Amino acid sequence: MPPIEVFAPAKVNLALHVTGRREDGYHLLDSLVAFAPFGDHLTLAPAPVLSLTVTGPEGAGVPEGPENLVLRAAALLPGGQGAAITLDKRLPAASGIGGGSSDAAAMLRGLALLRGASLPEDRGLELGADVPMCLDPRPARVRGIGEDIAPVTLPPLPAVLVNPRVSVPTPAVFKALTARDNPPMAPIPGFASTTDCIDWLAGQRNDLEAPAKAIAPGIAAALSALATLPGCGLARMSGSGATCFGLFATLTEAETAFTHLRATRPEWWSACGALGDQRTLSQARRA
Ligand SMILES: C[C@](O)(CO)[C@H](O)COP(=O)(O)OP(=O)(O)OC[C@H]1O[C@@H](n2ccc(N)nc2=O)[C@H](O)[C@@H]1O
Ligand SMILES: Nc1ncnc2c1ncn2[C@@H]1O[C@H](COP(=O)(O)OP(=O)(O)OP(=O)(O)O)[C@@H](O)[C@H]1O
Repeated sequence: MPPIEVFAPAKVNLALHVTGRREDGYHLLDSLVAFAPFGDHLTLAPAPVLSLTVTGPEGAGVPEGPENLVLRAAALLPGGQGAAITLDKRLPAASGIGGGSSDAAAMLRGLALLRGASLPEDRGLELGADVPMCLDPRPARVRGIGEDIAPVTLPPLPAVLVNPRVSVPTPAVFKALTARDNPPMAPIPGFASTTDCIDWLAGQRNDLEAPAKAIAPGIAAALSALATLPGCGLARMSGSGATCFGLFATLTEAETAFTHLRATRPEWWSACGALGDQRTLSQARRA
C-alpha cells in the first residue's frame, strides 16, 4: 500500500483575548484563527509497528520518543496497524503557531485514513488546547479553552511570519498575565476586503503579547521589524509567541516585504503566504 501524506499547516491567532480562568487553571479564550499555506509534512508508511523519525530544517531538538505529540495522537486511535512515520519539521517548535498541535491533528487525519478509524470524541483536546482547531484548518472563532469552534468567513490575508529565535513556554506566558478577565472580541462583521479585515483586526488584541514580551524582549524587535515593512497594515504576535505576523493588502506586497526581511534578518525564521482555509491542502492522501 502506498504511504499516506498529510500536511500540518501553521496556525495563526489573528486575535487572542483572555476572558477568564477555569477552576483547573486553564484560561478562557476568545480567539480568531486562520491557517497558513506552509507547515510541517507527515508521511505514514504502513509498517508492522509504530515508529517516528523527525527530519527537516526545524527538526533539531524535537523529541522522537513517546512524548512527541504525533505518537501521543496515534495512541488515541483504535486499530493495531503500525506505521513508519516521518515528520518533516518546517515550523519552529514552541513558537505559538501550533506546530506540535497541528502535527498531532495531521496524524489523526492520516491514521483515520490508514486504519479506517473515526476521530476521537474530544477531537484531540486532551493532547492540547490547539489540536481541535487544527483538525479542521479553516478560519474560525475559538472560545472556551479551544473546544468551542465556530467557522467564519475571512478574505485571504497575505502575511509575513517571523520568529526571532526565542522560544517561550506557553504555561510561563499564561502565568505572567496581569489581567485574566478582559473583554471578548467584538462581533465579527462581514468583510468587504482584505483591508477591511485588517482594519477590524487592528481594534482587537493578543492579551498574551505583553506577558510574552516581558519574558522574551526579542518579540518587541520582531514586531517592530514587521511594522516598519512597507505596506504592513498590522503587526501582532500569534498564540503565546514568540512568532509574530504582519498583514498586507496584497500577496505581492507581502512577498516584497518578506524578501526584504529575509535579507536583513537572515538569522530569524520567516515565511510568507496568504492565511485562510487550508482544508484542501491538509487532506490526508495516498502518495
Ligand atoms: C495559546 C494558544 O496557542 C492559543 O491558541 C493555546 O491556548 C495553547 O494551546 P496549546 O499549546 O495546545 O496548549 P496546551 O498544551 O493545552 O497547554 C499548555 C499550558 O498552557 C496553559 N494554558 C493553555 C491553554 C489555555 N486555554 N489556558 C492555559 O492556561 C496551561 O498552563 C497549560 O498547561
Ligand atoms: N511534533 C512536535 N513538534 C514540535 N514540538 C513537539 C512535538 N511533539 C512534542 N513537542 C514538544 O512540545 C513543545 C511545544 O511545541 P509546539 O510546537 O506544540 O509549540 P506551542 O508554541 O505550544 O504551540 P501553540 O502554543 O501555538 O499551540 C516543544 O517544546 C516540544 O518539546
